[in-house]
Amino acid sequence: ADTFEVPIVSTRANVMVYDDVNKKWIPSGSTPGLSKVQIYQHTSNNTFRVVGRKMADHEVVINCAILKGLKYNQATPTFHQWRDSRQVYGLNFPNTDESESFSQAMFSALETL
Ligand SMILES: CC[C@@H]1C=C[C@H]2CCN(C(=O)[C@@H]3CC[C@H]4C=C[C@]5(CCCN5C(=O)[C@H](Cc5ccccc5Cl)NC(C)=O)C(=O)N43)[C@@H]2C(=O)N1CC(=O)O
Repeated sequence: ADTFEVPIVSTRANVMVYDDVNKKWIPSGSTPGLSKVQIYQHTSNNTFRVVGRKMADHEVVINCAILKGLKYNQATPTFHQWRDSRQVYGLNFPNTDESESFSQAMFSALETL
């Protein structure tokens, strides 16, 4: 993140992507595991993105723009998902505290876009 990006939420989740060929969720990045997932707000142009880094080795496992009109689907209380032009992302949260704080920040970002 550059100096103009501020995190508006920081939670933990297992970051998944949907493998359309095999019709199954796979961990994003090289190994499964918990990541620190943040939403960064770029203060100069009011854009937002989701950035996730593995707790263990800081591998970036998600880095995607939050675009106006994004449909954030809370499929279960602890599994939330959304699509971009390339893939479908899933966040598997360890508990509802984390999932609720993330989705609150996501919805407020979407409101300001
Ligand atoms: C990590 C394991 C995971 C945990 C939790 C459950 C929750 C349900 N679930 C799913 O994968 C559900 C079941 C049906 C399947 C069919 C298709 C999928 C997969 C691809 C996206 N999708 C959409 O339904 C999207 C959603 C969407 C709506 C609106 C806006 C955005 C989006 Cl992304 N609908 C469109 C129209 O895109 C899908 O989520 N699916 C998860 C699941 O079973 N498991 C267990 C496992 O996999 O073993």
